[in-house]
Amino acid sequence: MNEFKHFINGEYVASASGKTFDNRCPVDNSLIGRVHEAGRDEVDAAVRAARAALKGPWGKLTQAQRTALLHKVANRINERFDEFLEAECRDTGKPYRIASHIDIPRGAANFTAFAETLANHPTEGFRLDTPDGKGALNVGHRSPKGVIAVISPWNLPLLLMTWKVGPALACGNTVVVKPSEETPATTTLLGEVMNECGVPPGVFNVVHGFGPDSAGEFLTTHPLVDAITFTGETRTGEAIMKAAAVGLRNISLECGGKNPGIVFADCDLEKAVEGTMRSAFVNCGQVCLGTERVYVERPIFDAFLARMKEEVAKLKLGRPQDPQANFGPLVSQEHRDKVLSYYRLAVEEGATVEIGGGIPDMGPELNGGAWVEPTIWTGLSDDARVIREEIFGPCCHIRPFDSEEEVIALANDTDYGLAAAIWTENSSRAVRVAEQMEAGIVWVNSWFLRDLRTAFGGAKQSGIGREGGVHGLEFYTELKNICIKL
Ligand SMILES: NC(=O)c1ccc[n+]([C@@H]2O[C@H](COP(=O)([O-])OP(=O)(O)OC[C@H]3O[C@@H](n4cnc5c(N)ncnc54)[C@H](O)[C@@H]3O)[C@@H](O)[C@H]2O)c1
Ligand SMILES: O=C/C=C/C=C(\O)C(=O)O
Repeated sequence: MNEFKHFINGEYVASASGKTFDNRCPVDNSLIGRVHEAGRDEVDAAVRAARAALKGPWGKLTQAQRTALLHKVANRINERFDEFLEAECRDTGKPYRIASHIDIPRGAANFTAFAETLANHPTEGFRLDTPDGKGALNVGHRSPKGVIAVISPWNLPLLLMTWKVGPALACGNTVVVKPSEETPATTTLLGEVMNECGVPPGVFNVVHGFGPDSAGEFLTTHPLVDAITFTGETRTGEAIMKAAAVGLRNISLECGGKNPGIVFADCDLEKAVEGTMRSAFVNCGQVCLGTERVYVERPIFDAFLARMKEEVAKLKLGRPQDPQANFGPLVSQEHRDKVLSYYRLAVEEGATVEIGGGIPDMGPELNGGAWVEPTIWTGLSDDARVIREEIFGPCCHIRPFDSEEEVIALANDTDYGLAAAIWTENSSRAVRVAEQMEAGIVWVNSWFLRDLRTAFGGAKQSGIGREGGVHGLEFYTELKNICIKL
Protein backbone atom coordinates (compact mmCIF):
# COMPACT_ATOMS: atom_id res chain seq x y z
CA MET A 1 0.00 0.00 0.00
CA ASN A 2 1.59 3.28 -1.11
CA GLU A 3 1.56 6.31 1.17
CA PHE A 4 1.81 9.69 -0.53
CA LYS A 5 3.09 12.44 1.72
CA HIS A 6 3.65 16.10 0.95
CA PHE A 7 7.12 17.15 -0.21
CA ILE A 8 8.10 20.32 1.62
CA ASN A 9 11.56 21.88 1.83
CA GLY A 10 13.20 18.74 0.52
CA GLU A 11 11.46 16.34 2.92
CA TYR A 12 8.39 14.10 2.81
CA VAL A 13 5.99 15.14 5.55
CA ALA A 14 2.64 13.80 6.74
CA SER A 15 -0.38 15.99 7.37
CA ALA A 16 -0.47 17.19 11.00
CA SER A 17 -4.18 16.35 11.01
CA GLY A 18 -3.48 12.77 9.98
CA LYS A 19 -6.19 13.22 7.29
CA THR A 20 -5.71 10.98 4.26
CA PHE A 21 -7.82 9.92 1.29
CA ASP A 22 -7.94 6.87 -0.99
CA ASN A 23 -5.75 6.36 -4.04
CA ARG A 24 -7.41 3.81 -6.32
CA CYS A 25 -6.33 2.11 -9.54
CA PRO A 26 -9.00 2.73 -12.23
CA VAL A 27 -8.22 -0.62 -13.88
CA ASP A 28 -10.11 -2.53 -11.18
CA ASN A 29 -10.91 0.15 -8.56
CA SER A 30 -8.52 -1.52 -6.13
CA LEU A 31 -7.21 0.52 -3.21
CA ILE A 32 -3.53 1.07 -3.94
CA GLY A 33 -2.56 3.89 -1.63
CA ARG A 34 -3.35 6.55 0.91
CA VAL A 35 -2.76 10.22 0.17
CA HIS A 36 -2.17 12.80 2.89
CA GLU A 37 -4.55 15.75 2.60
CA ALA A 38 -2.84 19.07 3.23
CA GLY A 39 -4.37 21.56 5.61
CA ARG A 40 -3.63 25.28 5.70
CA ASP A 41 -0.55 24.62 7.84
CA GLU A 42 1.07 22.27 5.31
CA VAL A 43 0.30 24.66 2.44
CA ASP A 44 1.70 27.58 4.45
CA ALA A 45 4.88 25.62 5.24
CA ALA A 46 5.33 24.78 1.54
CA VAL A 47 4.81 28.37 0.37
CA ARG A 48 7.19 29.72 3.02
CA ALA A 49 9.81 27.11 2.08
CA ALA A 50 9.48 28.20 -1.56
CA ARG A 51 9.82 31.84 -0.62
CA ALA A 52 12.88 31.18 1.55
CA ALA A 53 14.52 29.18 -1.24
CA LEU A 54 14.39 32.23 -3.53
CA LYS A 55 16.78 33.95 -1.14
CA GLY A 56 18.98 30.88 -0.66
CA PRO A 57 21.47 29.11 -2.96
CA TRP A 58 18.82 28.74 -5.71
CA GLY A 59 18.45 32.48 -6.02
CA LYS A 60 22.22 32.87 -6.48
CA LEU A 61 22.60 30.31 -9.29
CA THR A 62 23.50 31.61 -12.74
CA GLN A 63 21.25 30.80 -15.69
CA ALA A 64 23.91 28.32 -16.85
CA GLN A 65 23.93 26.57 -13.48
CA ARG A 66 20.12 26.36 -13.46
CA THR A 67 20.18 25.02 -17.03
CA ALA A 68 22.66 22.31 -16.02
CA LEU A 69 20.51 21.34 -13.03
CA LEU A 70 17.36 21.02 -15.15
CA HIS A 71 19.20 18.80 -17.63
CA LYS A 72 20.24 16.67 -14.66
CA VAL A 73 16.60 16.38 -13.55
CA ALA A 74 15.54 15.33 -17.05
CA ASN A 75 18.31 12.74 -17.21
CA ARG A 76 17.36 11.35 -13.79
CA ILE A 77 13.70 10.99 -14.80
CA ASN A 78 14.88 9.00 -17.81
CA GLU A 79 17.14 6.89 -15.61
CA ARG A 80 14.14 6.13 -13.36
CA PHE A 81 11.86 5.77 -16.40
CA ASP A 82 10.32 2.44 -15.34
CA GLU A 83 9.44 3.71 -11.87
CA PHE A 84 7.70 6.77 -13.33
CA LEU A 85 5.97 4.59 -15.92
CA GLU A 86 4.67 2.13 -13.34
CA ALA A 87 3.53 4.94 -11.02
CA GLU A 88 1.75 6.88 -13.78
CA CYS A 89 -0.03 3.81 -15.17
CA ARG A 90 -1.03 2.63 -11.69
CA ASP A 91 -2.66 6.01 -11.04
CA THR A 92 -4.31 6.47 -14.44
CA GLY A 93 -4.82 2.95 -15.77
CA LYS A 94 -3.39 4.03 -19.11
CA PRO A 95 -1.50 1.45 -21.21
CA TYR A 96 2.27 1.32 -20.83
CA ARG A 97 2.36 1.69 -24.62
CA ILE A 98 0.91 5.19 -24.32
CA ALA A 99 2.67 6.43 -21.18
CA SER A 100 6.05 5.14 -22.39
CA HIS A 101 5.72 7.12 -25.62
CA ILE A 102 3.97 10.27 -24.36
CA ASP A 103 3.75 10.88 -20.63
CA ILE A 104 7.18 9.92 -19.31
CA PRO A 105 9.40 11.06 -22.21
CA ARG A 106 7.65 14.44 -22.24
CA GLY A 107 7.83 14.59 -18.46
CA ALA A 108 11.61 14.72 -18.88
CA ALA A 109 11.73 16.67 -22.16
CA ASN A 110 9.80 19.56 -20.64
CA PHE A 111 12.81 20.28 -18.40
CA THR A 112 15.32 20.04 -21.24
CA ALA A 113 13.30 22.11 -23.69
CA PHE A 114 12.78 25.05 -21.37
CA ALA A 115 16.31 24.92 -19.96
CA GLU A 116 17.70 25.35 -23.47
CA THR A 117 15.09 27.80 -24.77
CA LEU A 118 15.38 30.22 -21.90
CA ALA A 119 19.17 29.95 -21.64
CA ASN A 120 19.48 31.20 -25.20
CA HIS A 121 16.74 33.81 -25.29
CA PRO A 122 17.94 37.40 -25.71
CA THR A 123 16.50 40.29 -23.76
CA GLU A 124 15.64 43.49 -25.64
CA GLY A 125 17.85 46.57 -25.94
CA PHE A 126 17.34 50.03 -27.50
CA ARG A 127 19.74 52.92 -28.07
CA LEU A 128 17.95 56.22 -27.54
CA ASP A 129 19.10 59.45 -29.19
CA THR A 130 18.95 62.38 -26.76
CA PRO A 131 19.00 66.17 -27.35
CA ASP A 132 22.50 66.47 -25.92
CA GLY A 133 23.70 64.03 -28.56
CA LYS A 134 25.16 61.61 -26.05
CA GLY A 135 22.25 59.17 -26.14
CA ALA A 136 21.08 56.50 -23.73
CA LEU A 137 21.04 52.72 -23.62
CA ASN A 138 17.89 50.77 -22.67
CA VAL A 139 18.38 47.18 -21.53
CA GLY A 140 15.62 44.74 -20.70
CA HIS A 141 16.21 42.63 -17.60
CA ARG A 142 14.17 39.60 -16.56
CA SER A 143 13.96 38.43 -12.96
CA PRO A 144 12.00 35.49 -11.50
CA LYS A 145 8.34 36.17 -10.67
CA GLY A 146 8.82 34.43 -7.30
CA VAL A 147 6.70 31.61 -5.80
CA ILE A 148 4.55 29.94 -8.47
CA ALA A 149 1.51 27.85 -7.53
CA VAL A 150 1.15 24.97 -9.99
CA ILE A 151 -2.22 23.20 -10.14
CA SER A 152 -2.30 20.23 -12.47
CA PRO A 153 -4.91 17.75 -13.76
CA TRP A 154 -5.13 13.95 -13.83
CA ASN A 155 -5.09 13.14 -17.52
CA LEU A 156 -1.37 13.58 -18.23
CA PRO A 157 -0.15 14.05 -14.66
CA LEU A 158 3.65 14.12 -15.08
CA LEU A 159 3.64 15.80 -18.52
CA LEU A 160 1.29 18.62 -17.56
CA MET A 161 2.96 19.24 -14.24
CA THR A 162 6.51 19.47 -15.67
CA TRP A 163 5.10 21.57 -18.55
CA LYS A 164 4.81 24.22 -15.86
CA VAL A 165 7.57 23.32 -13.40
CA GLY A 166 10.15 23.24 -16.22
CA PRO A 167 9.79 26.86 -17.33
CA ALA A 168 9.11 28.05 -13.79
CA LEU A 169 12.44 26.70 -12.55
CA ALA A 170 14.29 27.64 -15.75
CA CYS A 171 13.30 31.25 -15.03
CA GLY A 172 14.59 31.02 -11.44
CA ASN A 173 11.24 30.72 -9.65
CA THR A 174 10.31 28.24 -6.94
CA VAL A 175 7.10 26.18 -7.03
CA VAL A 176 4.42 24.64 -4.88
CA VAL A 177 2.62 21.96 -6.88
CA LYS A 178 -0.87 20.66 -6.11
CA PRO A 179 -1.38 17.61 -8.32
CA SER A 180 -4.82 16.17 -8.96
CA GLU A 181 -6.25 14.12 -6.09
CA GLU A 182 -6.69 11.32 -8.61
CA THR A 183 -3.01 11.04 -9.56
CA PRO A 184 -0.52 11.82 -6.78
CA ALA A 185 2.23 9.34 -7.63
CA THR A 186 4.57 10.83 -10.25
CA THR A 187 4.50 14.34 -8.83
CA THR A 188 5.44 12.91 -5.43
CA LEU A 189 8.20 10.78 -6.98
CA LEU A 190 9.68 13.87 -8.66
CA GLY A 191 10.61 15.14 -5.19
CA GLU A 192 13.11 12.30 -4.86
CA VAL A 193 14.61 13.25 -8.21
CA MET A 194 14.96 16.89 -7.19
CA ASN A 195 16.88 15.84 -4.07
CA GLU A 196 19.04 13.38 -6.03
CA CYS A 197 19.99 16.10 -8.51
CA GLY A 198 20.89 18.64 -5.86
CA VAL A 199 18.02 21.05 -6.46
CA PRO A 200 18.06 23.06 -3.21
CA PRO A 201 15.33 22.33 -0.64
CA GLY A 202 12.25 24.51 -1.04
CA VAL A 203 12.61 24.99 -4.79
CA PHE A 204 10.14 22.19 -5.60
CA ASN A 205 7.32 21.49 -3.13
CA VAL A 206 4.24 19.26 -3.37
CA VAL A 207 1.02 19.42 -1.35
CA HIS A 208 -1.81 16.96 -1.86
CA GLY A 209 -5.53 17.45 -1.58
CA PHE A 210 -8.63 18.59 -3.38
CA GLY A 211 -9.80 21.93 -4.70
CA PRO A 212 -12.40 23.86 -2.73
CA ASP A 213 -11.78 24.06 1.02
CA SER A 214 -8.67 21.95 0.57
CA ALA A 215 -5.07 22.23 -0.63
CA GLY A 216 -6.01 23.77 -4.00
CA GLU A 217 -7.95 26.64 -2.52
CA PHE A 218 -5.50 27.14 0.38
CA LEU A 219 -2.70 27.45 -2.16
CA THR A 220 -4.38 29.82 -4.62
CA THR A 221 -5.51 32.11 -1.80
CA HIS A 222 -2.15 32.15 -0.01
CA PRO A 223 -0.88 35.77 0.06
CA LEU A 224 2.77 34.76 -0.47
CA VAL A 225 2.05 33.08 -3.81
CA ASP A 226 3.15 35.41 -6.61
CA ALA A 227 1.42 33.76 -9.60
CA ILE A 228 -0.79 30.77 -10.37
CA THR A 229 -0.59 28.44 -13.34
CA PHE A 230 -3.49 26.05 -13.76
CA THR A 231 -4.59 23.29 -16.09
CA GLY A 232 -8.04 21.85 -15.72
CA GLU A 233 -11.72 22.49 -16.30
CA THR A 234 -12.91 25.90 -17.38
CA ARG A 235 -15.21 26.32 -14.36
CA THR A 236 -12.26 25.58 -12.08
CA GLY A 237 -10.23 28.12 -14.02
CA GLU A 238 -12.88 30.72 -13.24
CA ALA A 239 -12.66 29.95 -9.51
CA ILE A 240 -8.89 30.19 -9.56
CA MET A 241 -9.00 33.45 -11.51
CA LYS A 242 -11.20 34.92 -8.77
CA ALA A 243 -8.71 33.79 -6.12
CA ALA A 244 -5.81 35.26 -8.09
CA ALA A 245 -7.51 38.64 -8.30
CA VAL A 246 -6.86 39.22 -4.58
CA GLY A 247 -3.37 40.68 -4.53
CA LEU A 248 -3.36 41.00 -8.34
CA ARG A 249 -1.56 37.67 -8.94
CA ASN A 250 -0.98 36.75 -12.56
CA ILE A 251 -2.59 33.59 -13.91
CA SER A 252 -1.93 31.16 -16.72
CA LEU A 253 -5.00 29.05 -17.51
CA GLU A 254 -5.11 25.95 -19.76
CA CYS A 255 -8.73 24.83 -19.69
CA GLY A 256 -11.34 22.73 -21.50
CA GLY A 257 -12.02 22.17 -25.15
CA LYS A 258 -14.61 20.80 -27.59
CA ASN A 259 -12.30 20.50 -30.53
CA PRO A 260 -13.37 20.04 -34.15
CA GLY A 261 -11.79 17.76 -36.72
CA ILE A 262 -12.46 18.81 -40.33
CA VAL A 263 -12.05 16.12 -42.99
CA PHE A 264 -12.20 17.39 -46.56
CA ALA A 265 -12.94 15.08 -49.49
CA ASP A 266 -9.49 15.78 -50.92
CA CYS A 267 -7.74 14.40 -47.80
CA ASP A 268 -5.54 11.32 -47.59
CA LEU A 269 -8.31 9.15 -46.17
CA GLU A 270 -6.11 6.70 -44.27
CA LYS A 271 -4.07 9.55 -42.77
CA ALA A 272 -7.29 11.26 -41.68
CA VAL A 273 -8.67 8.07 -40.16
CA GLU A 274 -5.44 7.32 -38.29
CA GLY A 275 -5.15 10.85 -36.96
CA THR A 276 -8.80 11.14 -35.97
CA MET A 277 -8.66 7.76 -34.25
CA ARG A 278 -5.76 8.96 -32.08
CA SER A 279 -7.36 12.31 -31.49
CA ALA A 280 -10.66 10.84 -30.34
CA PHE A 281 -9.53 7.71 -28.49
CA VAL A 282 -5.95 7.94 -27.25
CA ASN A 283 -5.67 8.12 -23.44
CA CYS A 284 -9.30 6.93 -23.38
CA GLY A 285 -10.31 10.24 -24.94
CA GLN A 286 -8.96 12.13 -21.92
CA VAL A 287 -6.90 14.68 -23.81
CA CYS A 288 -7.93 18.35 -23.83
CA LEU A 289 -6.73 18.63 -27.44
CA GLY A 290 -8.78 15.64 -28.55
CA THR A 291 -11.46 15.68 -31.24
CA GLU A 292 -15.03 15.17 -30.01
CA ARG A 293 -16.67 16.79 -33.09
CA VAL A 294 -15.76 15.42 -36.52
CA TYR A 295 -17.01 17.11 -39.69
CA VAL A 296 -16.59 15.16 -42.96
CA GLU A 297 -17.21 16.50 -46.45
CA ARG A 298 -20.24 14.63 -47.76
CA PRO A 299 -18.67 12.73 -50.73
CA ILE A 300 -16.46 10.72 -48.37
CA PHE A 301 -18.70 10.67 -45.29
CA ASP A 302 -19.80 7.02 -45.65
CA ALA A 303 -16.29 5.80 -46.44
CA PHE A 304 -14.75 7.72 -43.55
CA LEU A 305 -17.40 6.54 -41.06
CA ALA A 306 -16.97 2.92 -42.18
CA ARG A 307 -13.22 3.06 -41.73
CA MET A 308 -13.51 4.71 -38.31
CA LYS A 309 -15.91 1.98 -37.13
CA GLU A 310 -13.51 -0.68 -38.38
CA GLU A 311 -10.62 0.89 -36.46
CA VAL A 312 -12.62 1.39 -33.25
CA ALA A 313 -13.56 -2.30 -33.36
CA LYS A 314 -9.83 -3.14 -33.41
CA LEU A 315 -8.98 -1.17 -30.23
CA LYS A 316 -7.51 -3.46 -27.60
CA LEU A 317 -8.86 -2.85 -24.10
CA GLY A 318 -6.61 -4.21 -21.37
CA ARG A 319 -4.42 -3.78 -18.35
CA PRO A 320 -1.61 -1.21 -18.57
CA GLN A 321 1.03 -3.94 -18.61
CA ASP A 322 -0.63 -5.77 -21.53
CA PRO A 323 1.69 -5.07 -24.50
CA GLN A 324 -1.27 -5.43 -26.86
CA ALA A 325 -3.48 -2.94 -24.99
CA ASN A 326 -3.90 0.49 -26.57
CA PHE A 327 -7.06 1.47 -24.70
CA GLY A 328 -7.40 1.72 -20.94
CA PRO A 329 -10.10 2.79 -18.48
CA LEU A 330 -11.17 6.31 -17.60
CA VAL A 331 -9.39 7.82 -14.60
CA SER A 332 -12.06 7.16 -11.98
CA GLN A 333 -15.54 5.83 -11.25
CA GLU A 334 -16.69 9.44 -10.86
CA HIS A 335 -15.44 10.40 -14.31
CA ARG A 336 -16.92 7.22 -15.76
CA ASP A 337 -20.32 8.17 -14.34
CA LYS A 338 -19.96 11.55 -16.08
CA VAL A 339 -19.02 10.01 -19.43
CA LEU A 340 -21.79 7.39 -19.21
CA SER A 341 -24.30 10.15 -18.47
CA TYR A 342 -23.35 11.65 -21.83
CA TYR A 343 -23.66 8.22 -23.47
CA ARG A 344 -27.25 8.11 -22.22
CA LEU A 345 -27.87 11.75 -23.13
CA ALA A 346 -26.68 11.20 -26.71
CA VAL A 347 -29.38 8.57 -27.23
CA GLU A 348 -31.99 10.81 -25.58
CA GLU A 349 -30.95 13.63 -27.94
CA GLY A 350 -31.50 11.36 -30.94
CA ALA A 351 -28.04 10.09 -31.78
CA THR A 352 -27.43 6.97 -33.82
CA VAL A 353 -24.88 4.88 -31.92
CA GLU A 354 -22.62 3.70 -34.73
CA ILE A 355 -20.41 1.68 -32.37
CA GLY A 356 -19.96 1.36 -28.60
CA GLY A 357 -22.16 3.43 -26.30
CA GLY A 358 -21.96 1.21 -23.25
CA ILE A 359 -19.78 -0.68 -20.77
CA PRO A 360 -17.52 -3.50 -21.99
CA ASP A 361 -17.45 -6.84 -20.22
CA MET A 362 -13.86 -6.94 -18.94
CA GLY A 363 -14.33 -10.10 -16.92
CA PRO A 364 -14.70 -10.53 -13.16
CA GLU A 365 -11.25 -9.17 -12.26
CA LEU A 366 -11.61 -5.89 -14.14
CA ASN A 367 -15.33 -5.19 -14.25
CA GLY A 368 -14.96 -3.03 -11.13
CA GLY A 369 -12.73 -0.68 -13.13
CA ALA A 370 -13.75 2.58 -14.88
CA TRP A 371 -14.19 0.94 -18.29
CA VAL A 372 -16.38 2.30 -21.07
CA GLU A 373 -16.71 1.38 -24.74
CA PRO A 374 -15.13 3.61 -27.36
CA THR A 375 -18.08 5.24 -29.07
CA ILE A 376 -19.06 6.96 -32.31
CA TRP A 377 -22.32 8.82 -32.82
CA THR A 378 -24.01 10.32 -35.88
CA GLY A 379 -27.28 12.15 -36.41
CA LEU A 380 -27.22 14.73 -33.62
CA SER A 381 -28.34 18.31 -34.17
CA ASP A 382 -25.71 21.05 -33.82
CA ASP A 383 -27.34 22.38 -30.65
CA ALA A 384 -27.31 19.03 -28.82
CA ARG A 385 -25.58 19.13 -25.43
CA VAL A 386 -23.35 16.25 -26.55
CA ILE A 387 -22.10 18.53 -29.33
CA ARG A 388 -21.67 21.60 -27.16
CA GLU A 389 -20.31 20.29 -23.86
CA GLU A 390 -16.88 18.78 -23.20
CA ILE A 391 -17.24 15.07 -22.36
CA PHE A 392 -13.54 14.21 -22.02
CA GLY A 393 -14.06 10.55 -22.90
CA PRO A 394 -13.51 8.08 -25.77
CA CYS A 395 -16.30 9.31 -27.98
CA CYS A 396 -16.92 11.51 -30.98
CA HIS A 397 -19.78 12.62 -33.19
CA ILE A 398 -19.32 12.52 -36.96
CA ARG A 399 -21.37 14.83 -39.20
CA PRO A 400 -21.31 15.57 -42.95
CA PHE A 401 -20.85 19.07 -44.39
CA ASP A 402 -21.12 20.49 -47.90
CA SER A 403 -18.99 23.62 -48.08
CA GLU A 404 -15.89 25.25 -46.59
CA GLU A 405 -17.93 28.20 -45.30
CA GLU A 406 -20.40 25.86 -43.63
CA VAL A 407 -17.75 23.79 -41.85
CA ILE A 408 -15.81 26.83 -40.63
CA ALA A 409 -19.00 28.16 -39.05
CA LEU A 410 -19.76 24.76 -37.51
CA ALA A 411 -16.22 24.31 -36.16
CA ASN A 412 -16.20 27.75 -34.53
CA ASP A 413 -19.70 27.40 -33.08
CA THR A 414 -18.45 26.61 -29.55
CA ASP A 415 -17.63 28.44 -26.32
CA TYR A 416 -14.22 26.80 -26.38
CA GLY A 417 -11.22 27.58 -28.58
CA LEU A 418 -8.40 25.19 -27.80
CA ALA A 419 -7.48 23.06 -30.82
CA ALA A 420 -8.59 21.97 -34.29
CA ALA A 421 -7.42 19.37 -36.82
CA ILE A 422 -7.78 19.86 -40.57
CA TRP A 423 -7.34 17.03 -43.08
CA THR A 424 -6.79 18.07 -46.70
CA GLU A 425 -4.09 17.67 -49.33
CA ASN A 426 -4.78 21.20 -50.59
CA SER A 427 -2.25 23.41 -48.82
CA SER A 428 -3.96 26.68 -49.78
CA ARG A 429 -7.23 25.43 -48.34
CA ALA A 430 -5.42 24.15 -45.23
CA VAL A 431 -3.94 27.58 -44.45
CA ARG A 432 -7.12 29.43 -45.42
CA VAL A 433 -9.24 27.33 -43.08
CA ALA A 434 -6.65 27.16 -40.29
CA GLU A 435 -6.39 30.94 -40.17
CA GLN A 436 -10.15 31.13 -39.61
CA MET A 437 -10.19 28.64 -36.75
CA GLU A 438 -11.01 30.30 -33.41
CA ALA A 439 -8.48 28.14 -31.59
CA GLY A 440 -5.01 28.40 -30.11
CA ILE A 441 -3.59 25.30 -31.77
CA VAL A 442 -4.41 24.02 -35.28
CA TRP A 443 -2.95 20.87 -36.77
CA VAL A 444 -3.03 20.17 -40.51
CA ASN A 445 -2.74 16.50 -41.56
CA SER A 446 -1.49 15.69 -38.07
CA TRP A 447 -2.54 15.72 -34.43
CA PHE A 448 -0.57 16.17 -31.21
CA LEU A 449 2.59 16.74 -33.23
CA ARG A 450 4.34 18.90 -30.67
CA ASP A 451 7.15 21.41 -31.17
CA LEU A 452 7.78 22.66 -27.62
CA ARG A 453 9.05 26.00 -28.93
CA THR A 454 5.62 26.93 -30.26
CA ALA A 455 2.83 28.83 -28.54
CA PHE A 456 0.46 26.55 -26.65
CA GLY A 457 -2.84 27.66 -25.19
CA GLY A 458 -6.51 28.28 -25.76
CA ALA A 459 -8.79 31.05 -26.95
CA LYS A 460 -12.27 31.88 -25.65
CA GLN A 461 -13.17 29.63 -22.66
CA SER A 462 -10.22 27.32 -23.26
CA GLY A 463 -7.79 29.45 -21.34
CA ILE A 464 -5.73 32.58 -20.85
CA GLY A 465 -2.12 33.00 -21.89
CA ARG A 466 0.34 30.92 -23.86
CA GLU A 467 2.91 28.40 -22.65
CA GLY A 468 5.67 26.82 -24.69
CA GLY A 469 9.02 28.15 -25.92
CA VAL A 470 9.55 31.73 -24.83
CA HIS A 471 5.82 32.39 -24.65
CA GLY A 472 5.71 31.67 -20.94
CA LEU A 473 8.38 34.27 -20.21
CA GLU A 474 5.87 37.03 -19.61
CA PHE A 475 4.19 34.84 -17.01
CA TYR A 476 7.25 33.31 -15.33
CA THR A 477 9.38 36.49 -15.15
CA GLU A 478 9.17 40.18 -14.36
CA LEU A 479 10.63 42.26 -17.18
CA LYS A 480 12.12 45.61 -16.23
CA ASN A 481 13.75 48.25 -18.42
CA ILE A 482 17.04 49.80 -17.33
CA CYS A 483 17.77 53.15 -19.02
CA ILE A 484 21.41 54.25 -18.87
CA LYS A 485 22.19 57.91 -19.83
CA LEU A 486 25.49 58.06 -21.71
N1 LIG B 1 -5.93 23.13 -21.94
C1 LIG B 1 -5.13 22.16 -21.52
O1 LIG B 1 -3.90 22.16 -21.80
C2 LIG B 1 -5.68 21.04 -20.69
C3 LIG B 1 -4.86 19.95 -20.45
C4 LIG B 1 -5.39 18.88 -19.69
C5 LIG B 1 -6.68 18.93 -19.17
N2 LIG B 1 -7.44 20.02 -19.42
C6 LIG B 1 -8.80 20.07 -18.90
O2 LIG B 1 -8.82 19.58 -17.55
C7 LIG B 1 -10.07 18.92 -17.31
C8 LIG B 1 -9.82 17.54 -16.73
O3 LIG B 1 -8.93 17.67 -15.63
P1 LIG B 1 -9.50 17.71 -14.13
O4 LIG B 1 -10.77 16.96 -14.02
O5 LIG B 1 -8.38 17.38 -13.20
O6 LIG B 1 -9.85 19.26 -13.95
P2 LIG B 1 -10.33 19.96 -12.60
O7 LIG B 1 -10.56 21.37 -12.94
O8 LIG B 1 -11.42 19.19 -11.94
O9 LIG B 1 -9.05 19.84 -11.61
C9 LIG B 1 -7.80 20.29 -12.02
C10 LIG B 1 -6.97 20.59 -10.78
O10 LIG B 1 -7.55 21.71 -10.12
C11 LIG B 1 -7.75 21.41 -8.74
N3 LIG B 1 -8.87 22.23 -8.30
C12 LIG B 1 -10.19 21.98 -8.45
N4 LIG B 1 -10.94 22.99 -7.95
C13 LIG B 1 -10.06 23.92 -7.45
C14 LIG B 1 -10.18 25.18 -6.78
N5 LIG B 1 -11.38 25.73 -6.52
N6 LIG B 1 -9.05 25.85 -6.41
C15 LIG B 1 -7.84 25.30 -6.67
N7 LIG B 1 -7.64 24.11 -7.28
C16 LIG B 1 -8.75 23.43 -7.68
C17 LIG B 1 -7.98 19.92 -8.73
O11 LIG B 1 -7.76 19.38 -7.45
C18 LIG B 1 -6.94 19.45 -9.76
O12 LIG B 1 -5.67 19.40 -9.17
C19 LIG B 1 -10.78 18.85 -18.65
O13 LIG B 1 -11.71 19.91 -18.74
C20 LIG B 1 -9.67 19.11 -19.67
O14 LIG B 1 -10.12 19.69 -20.86
C21 LIG B 1 -6.98 21.08 -20.18
O1 LIG C 1 -4.80 17.10 -22.30
C1 LIG C 1 -4.16 18.07 -22.72
C2 LIG C 1 -2.86 17.97 -23.26
C3 LIG C 1 -1.99 18.98 -23.18
C4 LIG C 1 -0.71 18.82 -23.79
C5 LIG C 1 0.31 19.70 -23.58
O2 LIG C 1 0.21 20.73 -22.74
C6 LIG C 1 1.60 19.55 -24.28
O3 LIG C 1 1.75 18.67 -25.18
O4 LIG C 1 2.52 20.33 -23.94
